Amino acid sequence: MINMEDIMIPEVDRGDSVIEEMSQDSIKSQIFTKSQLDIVESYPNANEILLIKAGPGSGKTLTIARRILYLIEELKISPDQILVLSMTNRAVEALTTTLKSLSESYLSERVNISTFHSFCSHLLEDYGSLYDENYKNIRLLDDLSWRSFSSIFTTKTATIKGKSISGSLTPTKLEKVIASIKVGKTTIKEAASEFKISEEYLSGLIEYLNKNGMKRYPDFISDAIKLMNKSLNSQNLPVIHQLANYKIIIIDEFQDMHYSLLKIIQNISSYPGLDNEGKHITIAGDPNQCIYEFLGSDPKLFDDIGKHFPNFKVTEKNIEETFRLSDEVLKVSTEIALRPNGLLDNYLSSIKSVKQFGIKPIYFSNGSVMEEYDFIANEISRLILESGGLLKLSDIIILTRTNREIYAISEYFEKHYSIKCNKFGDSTKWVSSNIHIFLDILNILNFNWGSEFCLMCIFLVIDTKPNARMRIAKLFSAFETTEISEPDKLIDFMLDDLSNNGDFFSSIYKPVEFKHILATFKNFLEQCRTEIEFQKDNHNPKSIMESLLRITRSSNLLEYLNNPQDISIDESEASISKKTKTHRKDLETNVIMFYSSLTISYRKFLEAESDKNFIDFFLRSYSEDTPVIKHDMINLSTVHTAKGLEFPVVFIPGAMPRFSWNSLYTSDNEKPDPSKGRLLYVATTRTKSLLYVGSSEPLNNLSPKMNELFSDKLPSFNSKFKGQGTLLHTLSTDLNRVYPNESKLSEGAKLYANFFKKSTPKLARSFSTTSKIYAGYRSSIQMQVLFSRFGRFKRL
Ligand SMILES: Nc1ncnc2c1ncn2[C@@H]1O[C@H](COP(=O)(O)OP(=O)(O)OP(=O)(O)O)[C@@H](O)[C@H]1O
Repeated sequence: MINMEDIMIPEVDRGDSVIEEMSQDSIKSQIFTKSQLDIVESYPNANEILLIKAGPGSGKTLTIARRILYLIEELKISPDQILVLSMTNRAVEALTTTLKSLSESYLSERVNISTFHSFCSHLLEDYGSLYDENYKNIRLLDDLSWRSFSSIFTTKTATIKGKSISGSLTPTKLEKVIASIKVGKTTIKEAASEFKISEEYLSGLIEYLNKNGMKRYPDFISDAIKLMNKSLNSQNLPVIHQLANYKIIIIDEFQDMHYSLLKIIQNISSYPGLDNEGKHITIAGDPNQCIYEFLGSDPKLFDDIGKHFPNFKVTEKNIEETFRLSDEVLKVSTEIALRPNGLLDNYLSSIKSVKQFGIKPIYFSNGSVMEEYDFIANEISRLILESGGLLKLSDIIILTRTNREIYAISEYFEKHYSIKCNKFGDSTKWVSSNIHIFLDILNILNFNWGSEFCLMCIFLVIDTKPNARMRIAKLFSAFETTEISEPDKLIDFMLDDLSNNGDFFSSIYKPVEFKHILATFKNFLEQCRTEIEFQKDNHNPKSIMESLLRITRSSNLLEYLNNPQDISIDESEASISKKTKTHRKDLETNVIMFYSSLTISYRKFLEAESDKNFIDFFLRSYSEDTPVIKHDMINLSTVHTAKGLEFPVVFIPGAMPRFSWNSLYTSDNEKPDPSKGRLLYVATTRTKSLLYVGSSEPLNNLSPKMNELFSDKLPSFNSKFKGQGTLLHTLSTDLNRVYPNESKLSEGAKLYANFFKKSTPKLARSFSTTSKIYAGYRSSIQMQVLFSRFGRFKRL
């Protein structure tokens, strides 16, 4: 029995938002430079694009936030007339936080600051049903749901509208086919004949997706464009007041824009205004930070902007300072990453660092990847100990080219050095793990449209006998004939059928052969019904974890979560044990991340004062996590994921031949490589103070220019000299932190001297004091115990 009184959630370390952490430095008191103010106060003329091209760390976010306030407070433009769009949740969060810190007025909170995707999905939710009745209930099908959807609907036995599938389609192919039909690239007839599937089947599938509002990410954009086009081209349809009302459109991170999103801006800017005056567009970005070419971004868009908005006059302005980069880091970024690749545009040639002192970037070379990892781990330990605690683990980031490198480094660091690693991008990894069934269950509890599909996914897990997919496909066809009109009737209908040996289940699951499975379906559904009642009065992360535990325990789902699914009959004991251990470690991480997503979402839910219920809010926003920093961990990220962030200390490894940057360091002899140049530029420009770049080639083999820009000597913390320009002084100024006292400095220096300098790397690795500093909490805990940590359940 669970004693409810006993339930108490321990505080889970959710970490700090990277953005909040960086915006703390009393934003309000910052003095804007002349070039920033020129942009802030530039009059928002109708039919004009203000194009802000500005370098890294120039304060684009701060300048845009200040401009929004200027428009509202000085020019008295109503906040509802301003729309701010950006590409990522992180940029939206950064802008919202900065705006909040700058303004005391509640007015700025009324400005719509959104990602393109969220803007489109809200537009469809608010106005879609005026144009198309299927737009009442829309929800995102993430990758795993799509795979389940495809696996159920592309079995040979799947029938839709009485037509079965005869061709073979993979999930990716099916998605492509449906997407091209939706955007009008091909017709249902053509696609059906190309892939040898019945036309009725294909149209039934599309109808099913539409009826249940099940959308893939690109659907939000293409459907919103269609909606706007319909509204723009028809006199008889209702006006989208929200679009008519906007006078000013501000776009941040424009370098990541791709053409379908450009269409959104074109449609909003040409949507007739209430006063029939044209609209103003402000665009900001750094063309050289365009690193998403593989997703369709194009650095040329900045220069071609006039072509895409022929009725607009384009005025370009630049910010002439960088606040983040020292002159030394700026030089490396422009001279090594950009100039040799023909990328040093005008907007960067006048940029200057506002910093008085900087530290020359460090070039380190190692013969092997392991040596490089040892070097970085030792240097991190040195920085923390010798700086007397001025630098913290979370000040450090290692930037890689791939996620695989992140895992290799974190495994090595945790195993050999007990250095805990905060891997960016990990926070939503649970979505593609077996924890995904939590989302299915929540959809069922929330009676979302299409929740019968989630039930099918759960039944597919419960039914462990061979040919389960075939039975589920049949169940779906049977469901189609039941004509249940509302999702909330579904559970009662199924329970009724199971209790009375009705046709619905027994025609597919022979009552004797599938007795156990049918009983488990029933237990599961009954528990869902109980939890629906429980959730009516208890919507919070803790109550949700409680419900999920009870539901998974009521069936074999708990077993499914606890055990690896890839064990074959002839597998050895040792291999099973190894797989189980890894599985449980991943499970622990995933459950913690899931709970963390729930709590972050709950905080946003309370802030948003939404009239929706929390489960609904969470199901719409769970994929929007932004990275957080944890104080006892260093950060690991790909260059792509770290875009827009800044860190005091940046390491860019380079010893691995496949991912080396050598061709840029020796670029005198190489062909230009703009894409790689831009990637290195984004990486180096995340640096607030100390930049380390790695390579397999020693510095003295390279050009005089490389030798002039880099140092291969490690910067020294010499506590005897405290003057300006020393490492400690520069760090404490850059980080706005108190200078460490003498005793801390000498204690740290002693620790490092005794245990690192004199010891072999092996000894250093087992150094117990360092282990304490980096102490990590390690245990391999089963699901049941994990749940109990979140809800203090008494074990059964
Ligand atoms: N006028 C100012 N005075 C002092 N600091 C400033 C000023 N403007 C910006 N900053 C600081 O400069 C840093 C970089 O700002 P921000 O992150 O907005 O740059 P960005 O242009 O968006 O950079 P990137 O394009 O590289 O992401 C921030 O720490 C910000 O607080």
